[in-house]
Amino acid sequence: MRSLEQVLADGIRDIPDYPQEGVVFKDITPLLADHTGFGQVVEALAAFGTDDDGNPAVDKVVGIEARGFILAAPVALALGAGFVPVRKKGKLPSATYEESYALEYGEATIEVHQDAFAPGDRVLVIDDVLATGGTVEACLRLIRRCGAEVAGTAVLLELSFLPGRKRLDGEQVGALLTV
Ligand SMILES: O=P(O)(O)OC[C@H]1O[C@H](OP(=O)(O)OP(=O)(O)O)[C@H](O)[C@@H]1O
Ligand SMILES: Nc1ncnc2[nH]cnc12
Repeated sequence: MRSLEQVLADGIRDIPDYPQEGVVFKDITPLLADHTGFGQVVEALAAFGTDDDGNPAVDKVVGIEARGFILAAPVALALGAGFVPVRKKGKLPSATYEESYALEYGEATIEVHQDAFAPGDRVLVIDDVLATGGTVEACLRLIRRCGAEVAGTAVLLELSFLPGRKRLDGEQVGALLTV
């Protein structure tokens, strides 16, 4: 079996000047197409939702639209936890809370259903990339507005030349790879 480091090196490619000039886009689609590699990544992300004995320790896993969904849903199944989608504005049908933020390449508003969590639910947040940290920061605000507890956040890839980790100072944030 390849190491996780090798799987990540094989599966994430740089696309220069996408979606706009000056941005180097980290494309994870080769990794998703690699069945064994995808499985190793899901297992490694799920480890952020376990206790010291390796037992599942979260009630819900949140995935952030869209790429976060791809990773968070199998992580939720692996942990025996429920999956909660945090979606871009206008996509969820029932009553929502919303938060807005700036991205490396634009602005966005995300929403969650107000009744997505039971009071005190412990929640693991999963996304593919941590860049400026705006998306995760807004997502944590949403979870707390719902009365749930953030157990931690885990991403596939952290971009250390952007201030995401600094912005999320005081939060538990794990990354499988930092570049
Ligand atoms: O740390 P930040 O600067 O907030 O950036 C990270 C976010 O940017 C990307 O999402 P994007 O909004 O491009 O959506 P997508 O998953 O639908 O492509 C990525 O999937 C993260 O969610
Ligand atoms: N450079 C980047 N590549 C992929 N996803 C991103 N989200 C924010 N910045 C990104």
